[in-house]
Amino acid sequence: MKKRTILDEAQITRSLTRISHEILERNKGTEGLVFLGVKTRGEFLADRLQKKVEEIDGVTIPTGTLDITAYRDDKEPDTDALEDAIDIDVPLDGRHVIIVDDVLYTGRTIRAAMDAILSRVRPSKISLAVLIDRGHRELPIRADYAGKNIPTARDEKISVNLEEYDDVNEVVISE
Ligand SMILES: O=P(O)(O)OC[C@H]1O[C@H](OP(=O)(O)OP(=O)(O)O)[C@H](O)[C@@H]1O
Ligand SMILES: O=c1cc[nH]c(=O)[nH]1
Repeated sequence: MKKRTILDEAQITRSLTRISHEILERNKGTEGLVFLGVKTRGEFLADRLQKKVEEIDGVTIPTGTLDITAYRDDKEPDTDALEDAIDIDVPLDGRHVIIVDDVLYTGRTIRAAMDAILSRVRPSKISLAVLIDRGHRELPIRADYAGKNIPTARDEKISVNLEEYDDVNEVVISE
């Protein structure tokens, strides 16, 4: 299997810094914003964005997690898992929720994430921030904030490795 590094640690950091600036610019600050990181690695990216925005603007955006396992379209939903899908300690009604994930591919994960959110709360807006957009969408979903667009073949795989979970910061494509 051939592997190639697409982003190294410094490039991941720069991408997240740029996304943080874009979020602040487009939303004219942080009012009403909430980050929800899709488990597993979206959680750590959301935490990193929260810290970056804090460094830039001095404001801590409420940040939580989203476990979409129970909302996947290839599984029978399990009631407890549906209940526990969102973990955040502020109400989401009327807020602008920014979903954060590592890779956007078919869009099915994000469809499930929106389903999990909208089945229980009514945010004023939902946006999407991803580190990598690799194309091949199967649903009408796009990223509002993307670290890098990478044209890929369907049989390639993008692996986002983050220190918090994988002990290394890198994005690798394997074919
Ligand atoms: O747009 P999609 O086609 O839904 O693909 C994107 C999703 O795929 C990956 O998760 P995966 O299901 O591989 O689980 P993981 O997060 O545990 O790696 C990735 O973390 C995204 O959440
Ligand atoms: O290449 C891919 C496709 C979906 N999700 C990933 O994390 N990588």
